[in-house]
Amino acid sequence: MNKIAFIGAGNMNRAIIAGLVNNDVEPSNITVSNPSAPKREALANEYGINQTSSNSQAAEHADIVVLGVKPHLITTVCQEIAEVIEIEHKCFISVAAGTTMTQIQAALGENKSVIRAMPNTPSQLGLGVTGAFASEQVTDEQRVAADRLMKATGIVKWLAQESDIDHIIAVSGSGPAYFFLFMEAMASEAERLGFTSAEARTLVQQTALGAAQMVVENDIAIGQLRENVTSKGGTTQAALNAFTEGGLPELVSGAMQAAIARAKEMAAK
Ligand SMILES: NC(=O)C1=CN([C@@H]2O[C@H](COP(=O)(O)OP(=O)(O)OC[C@H]3O[C@@H](n4cnc5c(N)ncnc54)[C@H](OP(=O)(O)O)[C@@H]3O)[C@@H](O)[C@H]2O)C=CC1
Ligand SMILES: O=C(O)[C@@H]1CCC=N1
Repeated sequence: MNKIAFIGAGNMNRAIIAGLVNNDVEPSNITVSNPSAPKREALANEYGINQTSSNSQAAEHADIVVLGVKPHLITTVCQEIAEVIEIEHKCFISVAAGTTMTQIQAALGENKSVIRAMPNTPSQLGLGVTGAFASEQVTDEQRVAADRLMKATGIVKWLAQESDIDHIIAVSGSGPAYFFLFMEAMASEAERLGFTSAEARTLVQQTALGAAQMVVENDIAIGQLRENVTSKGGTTQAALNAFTEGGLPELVSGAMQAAIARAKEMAAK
């Protein structure tokens, strides 16, 4: 069984750890590091994993090191680990947006095995999407181990080129937030219509869940499912017309392009 170190006890690493433990990965094989205690201790207590304030200590006995700090800290953390311990045979998985393979490998030292992965927070439920791009130094064995790790949190899409990571960010990495924003807007309006906050949430979450499940279970175009709700000249048609006139499709496209542009901008810093 591989030993896995998680550097950073924040939202994304928490989601992956939850996905792994809930999918029967042995907690004693997982260590989380974070210099400050509160989130690290909460995570360790909740999932029964090991914890330390030292990144290099966490990485020392790990086969796979998941780098889950903010993008601007990734290279600092890599340098810190590479200076203190032997990393020759370890596989590093960076989940950071906007930190390139070149930047990560330069920080770790030459010819190190690095995978850039772009997961999303539904990983905590085993419903995640992870895009992954491997450096040429990643061995078949490391790739299989990383694939197994990521698959414990949902589906995995291996990418042929690094630039596709930015595209995965725009679709599934940031994607959950788009749906949350939409659900927030619907719930707010439901409250204005007189439903309590709890009622509004229940109505919206069940509608979103039902719609997503219908997409999963029906092998027909999403547009067809939309049309099946839309009676000619009816209420849905009126609502959809308002979305189209408000430019929703263009807005979604522009928002996803903005995510890609931001990832490139972060990488250029
Ligand atoms: N959130 C998401 O949906 C997704 C995030 N990502 C990527 O995941 C990474 C983390 O994002 P996210 O989890 O949201 O961020 P968070 O801020 O929630 O987590 C970052 C964690 O890193 C800790 N940290 C800070 N400095 C260090 C250090 N020197 N060594 C170890 N840990 C440290 C922070 O601790 P403290 O708060 O105590 O300072 C915090 O717990 C980012 O690079 C992001 O691009 C990728 C896909 C999706
Ligand atoms: O917002 C971000 O930059 C990160 C990457 C994808 C989701 N969260």
